[in-house]
Formats: sequence, C-alpha cells, structure tokens
Amino acid sequence: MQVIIEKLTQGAIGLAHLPDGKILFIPGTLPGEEVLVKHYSQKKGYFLCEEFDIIKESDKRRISSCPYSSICGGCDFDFVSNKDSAYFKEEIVKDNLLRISKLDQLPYFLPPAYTDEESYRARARIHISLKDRKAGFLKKDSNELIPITSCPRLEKKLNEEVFLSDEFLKRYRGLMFQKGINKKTGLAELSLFCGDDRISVESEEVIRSVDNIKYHVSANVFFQSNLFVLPKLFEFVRENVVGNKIMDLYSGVGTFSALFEGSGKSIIAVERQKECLRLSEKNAPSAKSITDDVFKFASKTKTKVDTVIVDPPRTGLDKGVPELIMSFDPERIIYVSCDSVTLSRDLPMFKGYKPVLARVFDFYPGSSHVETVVLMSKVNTLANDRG
Ligand SMILES: C[S@@+](CC[C@H](N)C(=O)[O-])C[C@H]1O[C@@H](n2cnc3c(N)ncnc32)[C@H](O)[C@@H]1O
Repeated sequence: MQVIIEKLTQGAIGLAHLPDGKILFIPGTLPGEEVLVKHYSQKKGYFLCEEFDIIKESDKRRISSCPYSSICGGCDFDFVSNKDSAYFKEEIVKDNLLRISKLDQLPYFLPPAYTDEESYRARARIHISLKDRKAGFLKKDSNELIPITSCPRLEKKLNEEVFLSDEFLKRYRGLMFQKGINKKTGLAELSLFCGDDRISVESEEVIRSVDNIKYHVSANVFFQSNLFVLPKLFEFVRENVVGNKIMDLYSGVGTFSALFEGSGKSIIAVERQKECLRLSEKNAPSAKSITDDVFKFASKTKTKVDTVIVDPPRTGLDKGVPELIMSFDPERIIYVSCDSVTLSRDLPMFKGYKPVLARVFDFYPGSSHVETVVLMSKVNTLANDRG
C-alpha cells in the first residue's frame, strides 16, 4: 500500500492516512514523500509503520554527514539541513498550539532562529565501557554502546579532548568508579560541558562566554547546548521584558537573570537544584537567587512584578503554577519551552493573558527537539495599548 506523508508531528514523525481514514505514523519521513508501507502495527490508539520504502523523496531530504547516523540513538532528524529543520519544527509547534491549546488565532511567529553550524553541541552525556576502554553513545532504542571516534554534532574541542585523546578516559577512571556503573547498561556515564578553555566533567566549574557574558557553568547543571543560537534567545528576552521588577522562574544558573546585570532592574531568580545557587550568584550577583521549588516559592510569596520569565523542564508547569504566576499580576509572561506539547497544554491556563508573539529556536538540529518561546500579554494591557 502507498501513502503520502501529510505533515510532521511531535518527534518529527510523519503522518499519513490509511485508505480507511485511520492515522498512520511513519518515523523518518518528510511531508510530501510517497511511501510504500510494508508492515504496520496497531499501538494504543494509533498505527505505527517502521517497515517501509520511500518511493518519492522530498527535495528537502539530504544524506547525513555522520557515519553513525543509522545506528546511533543521538540524532533522529539528521536527514535535513539545519535551516529546513528549523522550518519543519516551526510547523510542528504551530500544529501543536492549534490542536492542543485550541487557540482562535496563533501568535505572530518571528522567523525561526537557527545556525548553519553543524558542530554545535557544547554538552554531551557519554557512555563508557571501562572493560574495553571505549566511549560513545547508546544505539537507538538499546543499551548497547556505539563506540565513536568523533561526533560531527559536537563542538570541536569536545571531540579533540574526549574522543581523540587517550588521556581523557584514564584521567576520569577513578571518578567513573566512584560514580558507579549504570545497572541497566553496564556502562559508566559522564556529563560534559565545553567551557572557553577546558571541558567541565560532572561538577567541575568552567567559564563559558556567550554574548559577552562570562557564565560560570558545570556539566552537572542545565545550560543550553547550542551557544550559536543562544544569543538570539537572549535578544528575544531582552526586547520583550517590560518594567523594572522581573521574576526568573526555573532560573538554572541565572542564565536570563544575568542579562539584566547593571540595568538597575530588580530580579528574583528561583531554581530548585542546589548546585545552581553558587553559580547563579556568580552569574547574576545583583539578582536575589532563591533555591526552592517554584510551586512552593510562589505559594508563599505575595508580590507584584512586571515580567515573569518561565523556563520549565519538558514536563511543563506543575498544577497550580499558572494561577500562582498570575497572582504576581505581571504585564507580560515570557514562556520558554523545550516541549511544545506541554507548552500548548499550559498556555490556555493563563486566563486573561493572550499569546501575542512567538519564535522557534532550533537549538538541536539533527534531533527532533526544539525550543519555543511565547510572549503573553495581559489582555487589558493590550486594550490600553490599542486605545
Ligand atoms: C530548562 S531548564 C532552564 C534553566 C535556565 N532558565 C536556563 O535557561 O539556563 C529548567 C530548570 O528548572 C529547574 N527545575 C525543574 N523543576 C523545578 C521546580 N519544580 N522548581 C524549581 N526549579 C525547577 C531545573 O533544575 C532546571 O535548572
């Protein structure tokens, strides 16, 4: 049976209709491609096809430059250019917003932000076989190690110092034993982050300069992995913050708070990971950095702020958090999201706020992940602006 891919859905998975109208998901395909379906299976509430031939390829399809692309589980969307990746993901985000948020009207989307740089990743989690003295990533849907000598998506320094050097595994062998072996994989794991001068392994602190700000970071805490695109996100945040009182929720190492150093604005940064506090106080010394769960902090805080920046993990906002954010009566809310499904679920909870502007930031070309930022304005403010 032949089908035509109509669009991409969450996870950059192609969607087609079977002749009887049922929906079929086909990973690894692109819109417009004609596909010969060889076998598909019924899952809970949908059909999935993993055995197929592409009869007519999209002109957006390219051959991956990565020798491990067919086996490594790291990249699932490596067969389009960085530019096409950004535009495809923007369509997925818009589709999620319309279907899940049920918005009458999409916010205005600025063109997606992306970089042509292929070797962009500043952070990685590597797996190591201590017995074979080999490091790499896990095979797709498996616990098997794919030893690699170089990953085309990593920043050059990470490849040079980690995979192309015999020294690295020797130096961190003790640390790996101390951390212990993952029981499922039988492998050691190390988190790495590429600083300006050296690599951070686990909790080692390094400096990384982004947009003339010297950030104190370690591999154990969250920091964006694509530092070519991050300045564009900074620009969006800087341009859309209003007023002098700003709340930075899920603030990590104070990444956004640091943008307002020296501006005279008053910033409250809230992050629950204890390791972030020391770094946040270095990155944004004028901000009030608080280690707490956002829900707990917001439940006990009564204040008025002008702008709330909110950047939760993939799971989105915990129950009750949107109402608590609204209790601070901000004029604007800047919602930074790494999962447009939970973003779309959360947006309608902000009653009295309207999503007015959005932009997709493709921090992760090669993979199906994407960052989306939506600016929400208080509805009566919009009326005043018009009047
Ligand atoms: C996507 S990261 C954003 C970090 C920061 N805004 C940045 O851009 O670097 C989300 C952060 O939220 C923190 N976090 C997750 N759940 C939280 C919660 N319930 N309360 C406070 N912080 C939380 C995580 O530790 C992580 O640092």
